[in-house]
Amino acid sequence: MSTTLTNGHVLHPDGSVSRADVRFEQSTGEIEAVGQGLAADRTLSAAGGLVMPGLVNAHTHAAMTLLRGYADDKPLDAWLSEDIWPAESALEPADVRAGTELALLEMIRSGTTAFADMYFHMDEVVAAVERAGLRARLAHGIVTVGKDEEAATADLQEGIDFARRADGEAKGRVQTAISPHSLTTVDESTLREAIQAARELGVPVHLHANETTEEVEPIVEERGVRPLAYGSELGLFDSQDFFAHGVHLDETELELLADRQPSVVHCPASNMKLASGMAPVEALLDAGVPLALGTDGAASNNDLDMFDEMRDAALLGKLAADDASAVPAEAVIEMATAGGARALGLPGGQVTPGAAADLIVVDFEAPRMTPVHDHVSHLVYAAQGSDVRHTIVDGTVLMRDRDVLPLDEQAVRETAQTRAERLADRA
Ligand SMILES: CSC[C@H]1O[C@@H](n2cnc3c(O)ncnc32)[C@H](O)[C@@H]1O
Ligand SMILES: [Zn+2]
Repeated sequence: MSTTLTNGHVLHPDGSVSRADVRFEQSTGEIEAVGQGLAADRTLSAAGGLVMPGLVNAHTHAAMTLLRGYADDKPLDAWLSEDIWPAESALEPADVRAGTELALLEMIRSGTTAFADMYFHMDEVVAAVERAGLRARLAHGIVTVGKDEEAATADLQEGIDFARRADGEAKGRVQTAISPHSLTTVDESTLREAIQAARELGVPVHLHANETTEEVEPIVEERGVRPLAYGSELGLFDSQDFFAHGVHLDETELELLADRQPSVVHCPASNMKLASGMAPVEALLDAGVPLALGTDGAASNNDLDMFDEMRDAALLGKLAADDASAVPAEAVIEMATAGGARALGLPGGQVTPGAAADLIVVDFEAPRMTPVHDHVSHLVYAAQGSDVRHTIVDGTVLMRDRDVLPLDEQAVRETAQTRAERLADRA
């Protein structure tokens, strides 16, 4: 079945905006045409709106929606060790299913069409993605710190087994990765084995790196090299790899990233909330390092709205560079769309014939969005997730006129509330 998004404006791959229709086909999952007066089996109105690529949340822990507001106002290490890790040790598979469905509901509502996740009980995440219809790059998060050798080996094996068994699930919308949590929470020999497994399976490595000074300094002290040099010696940071944060980077690391071309996933809200620091986004852009954008988990953000994240990225980027012209709106939209698709190695990110029909229609009719001098400016500086009218993934409409079709919104919210309360009681 073909569908035309009619009477709207379109954000083109070169960043320009013009009046045009967009026709896509459900059976192929592709955009067929962008132009005037396109006939199709059915129409969806984009009048008063902008058709743009779906947003890509390139780093999150979806099921952490259950821990939204559970522990705030602490720095990363204390937050993880005093609150989050104890709660996560009580997680059951059904919690991950409930938290992920809540996350996917929030994503569809706010225009996210693809995401990268590393967490636990990942088969539940696959099942939720299958049902909700998004695209995802998924991995079991490997941690060895605090574990004996047998438990560490088992965790690595689960990471590898999951990457093998889930790749291609949900009609190819799910692809996998290998995810050692970070360079300090996974020991060296496990890191080496994890990276080797990723290369053999042909999947990317997705990890956290250079998030806080507390994480960087021990590596420099113990090994005499910067964290990214250490990771690079182990075989990390190929161009298909991606890592979250990159807040604390020195000149040598900027050069390494420019040379090796992994994607850096900027998570500005999480970095501000945990007071981790300000990533040098303008310097990364100037160096030609591939950039994407992520929310991180809902417990450190505290929402999964990529419009919020775009605004935060632009504002924090200017503050970090002490330059109002730094990290302009066009660059941020690129990070949240094509840059995210590139980081995840998934289709999408462009409104052009032959590209994946992963599309959203953003309303420009709210008082907050009036008048319209510049659509691109509004997307970054004025829009919110609630402005999204339609969400389409792989040619299938997941939200029509703000009605989320694959999920029962009330049931998802009620289950998440119940599971979150029980989890907090057990923790
Ligand atoms: C091993 S699964 C992922 C693991 O990461 C934790 N996490 C959530 N947010 C952050 C962050 O900002 N830095 C590092 N680790 C984070 C999450 O709670 C899981 O335990
Ligand atoms: Zn994270």
